Amino acid sequence: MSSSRRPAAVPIPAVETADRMELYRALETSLGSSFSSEPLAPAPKPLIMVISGPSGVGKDCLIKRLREVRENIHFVVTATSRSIREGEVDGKDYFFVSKQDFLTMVENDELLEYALVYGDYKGIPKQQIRDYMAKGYDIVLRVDIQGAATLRKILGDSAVFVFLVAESESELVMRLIGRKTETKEALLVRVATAREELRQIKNFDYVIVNAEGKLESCVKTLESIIDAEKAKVWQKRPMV
Ligand SMILES: Nc1ncnc2c1ncn2[C@@H]1O[C@H](COP(=O)(O)OP(=O)(O)OP(=O)(O)O)[C@@H](O)[C@H]1O
Repeated sequence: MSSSRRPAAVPIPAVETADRMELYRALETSLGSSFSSEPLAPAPKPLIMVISGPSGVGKDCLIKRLREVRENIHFVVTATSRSIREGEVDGKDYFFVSKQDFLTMVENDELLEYALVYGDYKGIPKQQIRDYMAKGYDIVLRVDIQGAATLRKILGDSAVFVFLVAESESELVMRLIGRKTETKEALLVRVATAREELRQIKNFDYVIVNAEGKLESCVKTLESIIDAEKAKVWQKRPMV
């Protein structure tokens, strides 16, 4: 700073001997204004994370674990017309609704996106996202590849798109078989579809490998992505 712009010349005590506060005040006086305690970094904005990947890759497991280890995450509960599986809880895993009720939600424009997946409707309720973003929560959406493509069109690069993969095709098939939730016909469709879906990886921002027995490392990578995205200087605000 040139001496002409410097306010009143005040003596600044010697660094070696001065009291900390005395030095602080002298610097303030020399600069002509008090030091602010306001945060220097802009407040991070709520994030929308879209988690996708082939059926059986571990999306549900990853999101469940993320919610256990991280606060201020809201997992958007998807509405679906499929029937409830053993162990699932209505309103927690999905909102299980009739086909008729689902179509009424579509008519009322209550869904951010929806699709017919393996014969059942699945859709994302908008109001839930708005409510939780207003409270400062980061939003996690779990969609299939088709849903992710639609969301990319709607949200552009204002959301973060993460593709979850198994370490190999063979591992993915073993995992799906191990889950014992699919009929053999459904298994065949899901495995064939997974091959096609892998080609869509290029439309995503990040890819995470969920290797056998390595869910924890997968969660850590996802957390690092969230931290990095929230530390961006220019973070886009998604409009829902
Ligand atoms: N890292 C892992 N190692 C071993 N098994 C895993 C791992 N991650 C998930 N699994 C198992 O793989 C199976 C599929 O996981 P999950 O149901 O989370 O997949 P998904 O991607 O949500 O599937 P869908 O899209 O069909 O609902 C489950 O039985 C789960 O316990």
